Amino acid sequence: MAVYTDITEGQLRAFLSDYDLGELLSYRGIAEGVENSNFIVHLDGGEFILTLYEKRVNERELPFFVGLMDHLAGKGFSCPRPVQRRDGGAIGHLAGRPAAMVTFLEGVWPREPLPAHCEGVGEALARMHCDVGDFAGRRRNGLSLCDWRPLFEQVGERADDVIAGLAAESRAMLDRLEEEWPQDLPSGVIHADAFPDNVFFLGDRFSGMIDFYFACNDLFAYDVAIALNAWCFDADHRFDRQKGAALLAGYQRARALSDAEKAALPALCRGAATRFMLTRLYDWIHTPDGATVTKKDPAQPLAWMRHHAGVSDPGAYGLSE
Ligand SMILES: Nc1ncnc2c1ncn2[C@@H]1O[C@H](COP(=O)(O)OP(=O)(O)O)[C@@H](O)[C@H]1O
Ligand SMILES: N[C@@H](CCOP(=O)(O)O)C(=O)O
Repeated sequence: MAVYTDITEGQLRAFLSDYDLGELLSYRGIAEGVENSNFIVHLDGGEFILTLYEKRVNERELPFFVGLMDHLAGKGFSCPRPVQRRDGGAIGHLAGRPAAMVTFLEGVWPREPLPAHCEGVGEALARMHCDVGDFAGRRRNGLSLCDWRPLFEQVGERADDVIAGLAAESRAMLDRLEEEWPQDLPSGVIHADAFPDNVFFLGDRFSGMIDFYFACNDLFAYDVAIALNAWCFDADHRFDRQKGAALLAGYQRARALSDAEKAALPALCRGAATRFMLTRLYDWIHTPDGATVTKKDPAQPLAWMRHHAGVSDPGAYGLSE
């Protein structure tokens, strides 16, 4: 579960006294998530999500994340909107952690995504990419190509204790990615973690996107590649072309991919799979046994990476002409 920092009712009441949200009715910790501590807080003024930002979120970057959600919500994009305190700020402190209240989004994330969900997330990502056009904030992607090798080297040969041969396989993939990584594609602020657990639906209708804490400036098509990985493989790690086609069609309904972006998809998919394999591998090795968080298996994105290693034709992802 992910409640790293617990709070007392007294601490919460003191924190809420800076807001105009009415009386506290109830609150409880949310087990899901891996990065931060989240609580659902029920007040006279409605339901809100309280997030206490844990160590991996840099406090100096919070204005970027909060500003981005506020900007997107202002454009009509369905995402949590940071709630302003009476003094106009949105970031406070609670139990020694930076903390913010955001609006509650209706919906649930799809445990077994269908093509209609893939289409929905594709279109939502494209809308986000259009809506950030006039967002002034910038954030470097701390998990981009140049960060992957140093991250891998913090694991090094111990990768072989997790999966036999993984150290050499990772190094070979990093060599390849450093050779082939595309330059000069359209870029802007991307979500960078649009996995199913961060996208809500009511039935098969998109109802909102959460967890913007990896958002950064990078290639728009890289965000698409992340989503192709996260949404379009089945439980046996086989790529489902129908889901890929739905995701890409949904995306292109709101923003057309250029020929250069389409051509780059195989390399971007390899890179996206490698990025998630590496962070999961790092966490697998560095998270102490008994920690209150579910470790995610690096074998899953490794299977994705191996699939993309053999792809050269972007049509394999379901692109239509
Ligand atoms: N704005 C929101 N509305 C409704 N539920 C939310 C909202 N934000 C977070 N949640 C709930 O909290 C869980 C964890 O949130 P998430 O942002 O993914 O955490 P983490 O950053 O720790 O990974 C989500 O799966 C969802 O159940
Ligand atoms: N999506 C990442 C992990 C990040 O977790 P989140 O709960 O913040 O979405 C992965 O699958 O490795």
